[in-house]
Amino acid sequence: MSMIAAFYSNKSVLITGATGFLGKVLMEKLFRTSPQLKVIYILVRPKSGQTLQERVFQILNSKLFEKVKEVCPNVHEKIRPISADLNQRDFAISKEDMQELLSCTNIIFHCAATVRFDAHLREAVQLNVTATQQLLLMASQMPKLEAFIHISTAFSNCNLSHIDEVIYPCPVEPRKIIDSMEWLDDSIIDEITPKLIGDRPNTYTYTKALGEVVVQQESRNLNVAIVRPSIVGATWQEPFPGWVDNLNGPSGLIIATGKGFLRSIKATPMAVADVIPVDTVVNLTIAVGWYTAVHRPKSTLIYHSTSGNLNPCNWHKMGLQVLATIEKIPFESAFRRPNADFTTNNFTTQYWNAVSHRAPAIIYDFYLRLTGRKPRMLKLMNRLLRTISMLEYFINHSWEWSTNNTEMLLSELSPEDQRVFNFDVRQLNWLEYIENYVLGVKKYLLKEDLAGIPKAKQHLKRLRNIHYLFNTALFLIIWRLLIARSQMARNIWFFIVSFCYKFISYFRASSTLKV
Ligand SMILES: CCCCCCCCCCCCCCCC(=O)SCCNC(=O)CCNC(=O)[C@H](O)C(C)(C)COP(=O)(O)OP(=O)(O)OC[C@H]1O[C@@H](n2cnc3c(N)ncnc32)[C@H](O)[C@@H]1OP(=O)(O)O
Ligand SMILES: NC(=O)C1=CN([C@@H]2O[C@H](COP(=O)(O)OP(=O)(O)OC[C@H]3O[C@@H](n4cnc5c(N)ncnc54)[C@H](OP(=O)(O)O)[C@@H]3O)[C@@H](O)[C@H]2O)C=CC1
Repeated sequence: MSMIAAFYSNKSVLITGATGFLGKVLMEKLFRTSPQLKVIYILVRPKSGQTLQERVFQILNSKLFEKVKEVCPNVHEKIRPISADLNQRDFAISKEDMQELLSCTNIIFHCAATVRFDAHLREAVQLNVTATQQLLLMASQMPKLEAFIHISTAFSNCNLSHIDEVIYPCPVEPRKIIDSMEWLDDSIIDEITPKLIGDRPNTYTYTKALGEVVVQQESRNLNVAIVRPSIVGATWQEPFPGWVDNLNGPSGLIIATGKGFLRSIKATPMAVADVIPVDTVVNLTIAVGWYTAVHRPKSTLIYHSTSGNLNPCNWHKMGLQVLATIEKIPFESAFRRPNADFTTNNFTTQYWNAVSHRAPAIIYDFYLRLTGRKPRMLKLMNRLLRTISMLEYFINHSWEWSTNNTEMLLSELSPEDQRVFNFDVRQLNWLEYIENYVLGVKKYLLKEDLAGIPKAKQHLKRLRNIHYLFNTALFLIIWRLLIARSQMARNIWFFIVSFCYKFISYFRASSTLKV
């Protein structure tokens, strides 16, 4: 019997960010392994015209939750959506709901965050710092609370190259930042943002680091732990391989590559691609919840959920495997034939962006105009290149993360728990994982049917022929122009033609002699 699964039976769990990528997988695993769990409270806001109930209904009816319904048929009764907006004071939770949360919650998993790299500092501070502070305050009023697990990111200290499982101090106190966001206007915030974030690449990593300091300073007597995942990717094993439902991290780039939009990228081929499957992160998080509640470590423990130091894979290997998989199971209606070249300096990057990305987009837009349609490809391409410029930092640096606490926790688990809540990334086979990831992107993100693969392959063949035809035509046009304008080009041309003629004549003569 799994000790961890037994621990969560009859517990009331509170999850923030349960409608997000990680939150959904966390909820699924908790219900599947501990069907006796009492209730999971989820803080949800109405979104895109959907009520809370509609959002929960949609999650429960997704493919991700199919297995859960077999082991926990009354799962819908055990999810209790609470209307909340983490940007509002007291999260805009009603008095009755707040009372219930305060009196019943046993474990909190705080996953909600803005993960956008371009979020305005005020917005990022509000969600990643102030909301964390408010949630800790709420937690301190929960008499039955056994553990508070905060999800941060392994990149919160990405300005360092070696990162230990400790909280690093921030030059400016989080409380001062929170206060200043209340009275500074946007233009001043914009001005001071680069100075505040310093050598971090964006407001996301900066505010996640502030969030950790807040957890450390404001946890009072709570049992608190922090989990720091690196780049969270599709599921490795559970509930089935390759599940993914958003474009963050590598998923968006896999689509862009598979559809032939993105054909080269500025990346350091040998830099470590520190991707970690979402189910590995979730297994560790659930185990951390159990360990923190049962063993009550004296200080706040940080757990790195990373792959680089135990089972490294680099971007070159990842790119090759993505391409190899796409060749076997191509995506439908590709714009161009997929390719994944890595450029290493700004000049070649700009060159290939112009030649391989913008020029085909302009030509395609011209074709759309000619056929009476609205041009859209250049706009799309510029957005993609902007997205890539924001991710570039993470594909051109390598980090070393120590994983002592994570390894200690693994050794504390019973063999059964090590199996049920496996977070030993050393067992991951990258080639198999990437193949399932690409397949998952095709099935669950693009919603493409595998029956369409022969047609997609046919389409790629057509694109290859167009590519050859286009290149030949371009070569001939350029050559014709050169010959018309330059004596040297004409001389070279005559030299090549006479050389070919002599070559053919020689072969003809020698074959006649043999006969
Ligand atoms: C050969 C293969 C090599 C693989 C190579 C992988 C390298 C992969 C490195 C990742 C490194 C992360 C390492 C940090 C890990 C954490 O700790 S953070 C968690 C991850 N967070 C993220 O990835 C967030 C990144 N995304 C963003 O910040 C915002 O989407 C952006 C990039 C600022 C774009 O903002 P925006 O212009 O307002 O656009 P948004 O509305 O979000 O989306 C615009 C369009 O771009 C698309 N899009 C959004 N995100 C992406 C994306 N990542 N890719 C492509 N398209 C995207 C959307 O679908 C949308 O298209 P339409 O629906 O309009 O057609
Ligand atoms: N994905 C990754 O690569 C990595 C993620 N992480 C961390 O993991 C955690 C989860 O990330 P992930 O699941 O990928 O992110 P998602 O963007 O998929 O999910 C974010 C969640 O936060 C919720 N949320 C955002 N704003 C509010 C708000 N104002 N009120 C209530 N809820 C809100 C979202 O709700 P809604 O659905 O309503 O928008 C959503 O449920 C984050 O803390 C992130 O920093 C760390 C490393 C890497």
